[in-house]
Order: sequence, then C-alpha cells, then structure tokens
Amino acid sequence: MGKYQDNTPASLTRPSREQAEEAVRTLIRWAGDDPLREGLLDTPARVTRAYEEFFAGYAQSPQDLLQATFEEVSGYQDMVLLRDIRLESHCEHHIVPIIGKAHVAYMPSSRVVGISKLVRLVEVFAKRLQTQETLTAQIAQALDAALAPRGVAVLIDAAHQCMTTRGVKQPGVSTVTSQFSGVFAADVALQERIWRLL
Ligand SMILES: Nc1nc2c(ncn2[C@@H]2O[C@H](COP(=O)(O)OP(=O)(O)OP(=O)(O)O)[C@@H](O)[C@H]2O)c(=O)[nH]1
Ligand SMILES: [Zn+2]
Repeated sequence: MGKYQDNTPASLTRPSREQAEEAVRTLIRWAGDDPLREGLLDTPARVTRAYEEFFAGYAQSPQDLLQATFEEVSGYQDMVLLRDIRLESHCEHHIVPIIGKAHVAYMPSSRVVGISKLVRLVEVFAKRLQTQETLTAQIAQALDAALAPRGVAVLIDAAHQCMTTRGVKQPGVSTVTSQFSGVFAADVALQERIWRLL
C-alpha cells in the first residue's frame, strides 16, 4: 500500500507537528546554532504555533466570510471605503513579513456586507504565503464574486522585509499595488477620487 492512499502529492500532505518541529531544528542547525541548548529547546514548538497564526488563512474560506449580506441601507449607493487596514503577510519567496496598509472599496449594487468582514477578508488572504500582486487580486476577486457590486478597488501599500533587512536593503521603499474592477476600472475620475481619499 502506498504512503498516500488518496493520491495526494507528498508536497501537499500536511506534516505532523513533530515533523514540523524537526524542520525547525534543522533550520536552527542551518543557522549555526544548537537546537538542544536550553534557550532553544522550546523554540520549535513556539515556531510551529507561530506558523499556525501567521498562516491561519489557509483554513478559512472567503466565501463563508462574505455570506451574510444585507440590503437595508436606505438607498445608499455611493462607495464604501475602508482605509488603513493593517496588513501583515509573508512573502512567498523568503517567508519574511510584508507589513503595510490595505485599502478596500466597493460600489454597492443591491447588497452590502458588514464592514468588519472586509477586514477579515484581507486577513484570510494575508495569512498565507503571498506576493503583493496576488494578495491584491485575490481580495478584489473575492469581493466581486460575493457581492456582485458595481465595482471594487483594492490598494495595498507595504514594506517587504526581504527588501529591507536583506538583499537590496532598502528600508525606505514601499510597494504600492492596486486593482480596480467594474466602474472603478472604467472611470479614471473614480480612481483619482480614491487616491485623493487615501
Ligand atoms: N513581484 C513581487 N516580487 C516580490 C514580492 N515579494 C518579494 N519579491 C521579489 O521576489 C524576487 C525573488 O528573486 P530571486 O532572485 O529569486 O531571489 P533572491 O536572490 O533572494 O533576490 P534578492 O531579493 O534580489 O536578493 C526578489 O526580487 C524579491 O524582491 C512581491 O510581493 N511581488
Ligand atoms: Zn521576499
């Protein structure tokens, strides 16, 4: 009998906690230290628990999150914009933090969603291994799919620690990405209004 009975590729099967902790011990040795010295003994367990927090988004569904919508907003039709949502993610190339701000806007058609859900939506995708472009696009696409609004705008402004603390070492650089759909994609004046609001 094969090791993986459901034909799931080995690269997709979740290791046990013990295997994950062993991998951390390997990386500690790779860094040049002794995983058995007192100060590092509990580190593998802490790191795996930290990974559960950093990457909690894999276990969360954006569709479930955006299910509860409502219509009664007394005919309100203009944009809803959440500015300065704290963004904490990890770059998929180096697994180091991406820290910044996300701004999410949509132009409702008939339904709106609880504003906290927009923050949670950012978190679902941020708590995965990401590029900033993918993160921006995934948030926009999930909102479009769930609310069928007249348009969506997602902007992210973030610093990548893979560029600030290593590599090119440019602490002052932030990366700005944006994705517009619907009326926001069609109307440059609307895009300008958003940039001004930010
Ligand atoms: N487009 C994009 N690139 C990213 C993102 N996060 C990190 N990167 C880049 O991914 C690239 C990986 O390049 P490689 O040459 O394979 O890796 P590297 O040798 O570590 O690159 P350096 O960072 O230049 O030292 C780097 O240029 C990173 O700056 C992101 O969110 N979007
Ligand atoms: Zn990186």
